[in-house]
Amino acid sequence: MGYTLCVLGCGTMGVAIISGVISGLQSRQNPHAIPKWESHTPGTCTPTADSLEPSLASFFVATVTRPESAQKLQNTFGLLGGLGSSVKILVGENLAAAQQADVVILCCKPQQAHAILSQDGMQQALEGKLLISILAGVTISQLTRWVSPTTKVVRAMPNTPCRIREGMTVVSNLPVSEDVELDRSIILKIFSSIGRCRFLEEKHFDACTALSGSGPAFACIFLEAMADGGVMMGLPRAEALELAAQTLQGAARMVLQAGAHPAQIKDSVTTPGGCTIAGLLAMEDGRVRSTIARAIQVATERASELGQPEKK
Ligand SMILES: NC(=O)C1=CN([C@@H]2O[C@H](COP(=O)(O)OP(=O)(O)OC[C@H]3O[C@@H](n4cnc5c(N)ncnc54)[C@H](OP(=O)(O)O)[C@@H]3O)[C@@H](O)[C@H]2O)C=CC1
Ligand SMILES: O=C(O)[C@@H]1CCC=N1
Repeated sequence: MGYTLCVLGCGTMGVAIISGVISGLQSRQNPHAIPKWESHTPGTCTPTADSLEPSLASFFVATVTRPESAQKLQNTFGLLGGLGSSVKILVGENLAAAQQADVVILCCKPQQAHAILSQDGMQQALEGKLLISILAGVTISQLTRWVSPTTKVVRAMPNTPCRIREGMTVVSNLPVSEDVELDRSIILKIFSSIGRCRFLEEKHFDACTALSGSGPAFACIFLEAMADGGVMMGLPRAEALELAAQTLQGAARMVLQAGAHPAQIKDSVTTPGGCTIAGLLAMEDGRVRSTIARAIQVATERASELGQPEKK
């Protein structure tokens, strides 16, 4: 058995992470080998005869504030079967959840972090534990001020495709501790099991938040617009969406898997005097590149404000 992973504030991203991690685990293990809660000692990462992988999560705890959110989580995780049905969902019990956990992922809104971490007993509950914050704009320096000096604070910026294990997560450099190798392994096992994962210095986090964190929303605007164009020209909506999505996926995979440069792909599609160059010029007339790049710029600027107190 591995460790207990707790998500404080299990909304869209908490669900994406837990669902992705559980799907990854279930694809590598016998689905009947579900660890039993009763046989686990909270706060320990001790491997047992079942598995020599202390860096893999075996138990999951998720917190929310509303009973209706808990019901939704129950249904969502239940659909995963196996380990999904054993996720413990706690309503308004962040402290109990943190006490039971070995590793805590903070997934609440940026503005809620201080109140959650300052709750009576929370500092003690997190002592010596790995705290991974996915909050936009909340810095390591802020987080470390709110927890015990023994808590190992790391930032991660995942995105919604983690839910289908096609995510992109950027992780900040790990704090120095005697467990740094285990912590690195735990983080890599979580985020590599749900997509790509890379380490980057914290100074890049607002840009990563905008580019890959918010990116699925920007990509979907482009995807929808392509499909709309197809519909305008008479394609049925469902087929237009399929063509647009698979085309974007194919182009992205040529960059990621085949190492092609986007300009090279564009040039290879563009037959002289053909229809692609006609479409490209229309896009350039609409300043599509600077519009998209500026969107990343303003989203980065906004991300940097999210951890700050609201202006009156
Ligand atoms: N959405 C995204 O694509 C990404 C988001 N992020 C970051 O992830 C974080 C969460 O975003 P997202 O998942 O979209 O937000 P959601 O609003 O979907 O989720 C927030 C969750 O927190 C719960 N919650 C609220 N207050 C508390 C509390 N006091 N204690 C415990 N749980 C609480 C809510 O439950 P209830 O409703 O029951 O109160 C809800 O389930 C943000 O900080 C964001 O910056 C990072 C990367 C991508
Ligand atoms: O919109 C937001 O603030 C969050 C952070 C990145 C994606 N969603």
